[in-house]
Amino acid sequence: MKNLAIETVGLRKRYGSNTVLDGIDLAVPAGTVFALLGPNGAGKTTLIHILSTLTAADEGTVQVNGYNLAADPNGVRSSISLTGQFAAVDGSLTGKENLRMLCRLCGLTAAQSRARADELLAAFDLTASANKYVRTYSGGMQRRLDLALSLVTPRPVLFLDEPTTGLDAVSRRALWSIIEQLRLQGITILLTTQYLEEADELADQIAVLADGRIVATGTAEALKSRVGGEVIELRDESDDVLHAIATDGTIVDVNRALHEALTMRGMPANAKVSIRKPSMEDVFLALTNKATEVAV
Ligand SMILES: Nc1ncnc2c1ncn2[C@@H]1O[C@H](COP(=O)(O)OP(=O)(O)OP(=O)(O)O)[C@@H](O)[C@H]1O
Repeated sequence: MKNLAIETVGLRKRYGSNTVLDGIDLAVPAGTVFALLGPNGAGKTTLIHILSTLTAADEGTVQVNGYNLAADPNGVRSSISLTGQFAAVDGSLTGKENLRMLCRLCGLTAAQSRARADELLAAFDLTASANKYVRTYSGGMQRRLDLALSLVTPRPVLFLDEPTTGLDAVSRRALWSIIEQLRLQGITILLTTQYLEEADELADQIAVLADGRIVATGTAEALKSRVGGEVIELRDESDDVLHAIATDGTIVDVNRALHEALTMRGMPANAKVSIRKPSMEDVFLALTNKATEVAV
């Protein structure tokens, strides 16, 4: 059996009458990226907070990096880094000052702190802005600095709570590439996201969280294959999707799906037909029963 960096069994959490987590079993192999995918309010942050000792679970067991959370929370704390949805950086300091200050707080000497800060600024492409006040940084730069701060003393397990929420496409890609580099260094990363594309791009394994339960776990490909082989789409002249239907891709089933689509009331005669693989969006909607048809 693979070495597990994170393992939970039967994790439950309630706030009053609201059951936020309802029996979560997770097994995250060391050195992999694991994505927890779920909509607003699914319980992602609550789960990350439990795993990082910030919130107590009502029931269940947690092991992180070999430490049992109930028996040895300090062992867990010494194994993890955490960054949240909002960058926890001091805007009245420069990027370099933020990093050096945290290095000193973590026990590095002044010389070591200077060296480590420079190293991290370079790794996160912030050297050119190192001496600028952080309040002048863009959202993406602040998030990169936040991640750099969480890596001042490298830990084997990194929790990223919606690391790219609110970032533009370019900053998101830049952060993805940093996360991939961290994975290559052997760090286990558990990230939460509402973006299907992000889970698809980064994660070795994805768990779909809906209403406090994991409704599916697997690779992006395995999850997509649960929806069916192909999706038939009908588009109008402006290329907007009018209708989409899942099919297993066989001639018989494609014929059925096309017949269904083409005989729909109001379908324009000049609608264009295309066939594509299911997206993570289709998977998500199918698994969370938010739609009876695939996403359009
Ligand atoms: N401290 C708290 N007290 C009461 N209810 C809470 C508390 N923290 C979270 N909740 C509730 O738990 C549920 C899950 O919240 P959580 O923040 O874990 O979801 P999430 O999946 O991270 O959502 P988002 O994507 O919006 O961050 C929500 O209904 C929320 O209102």
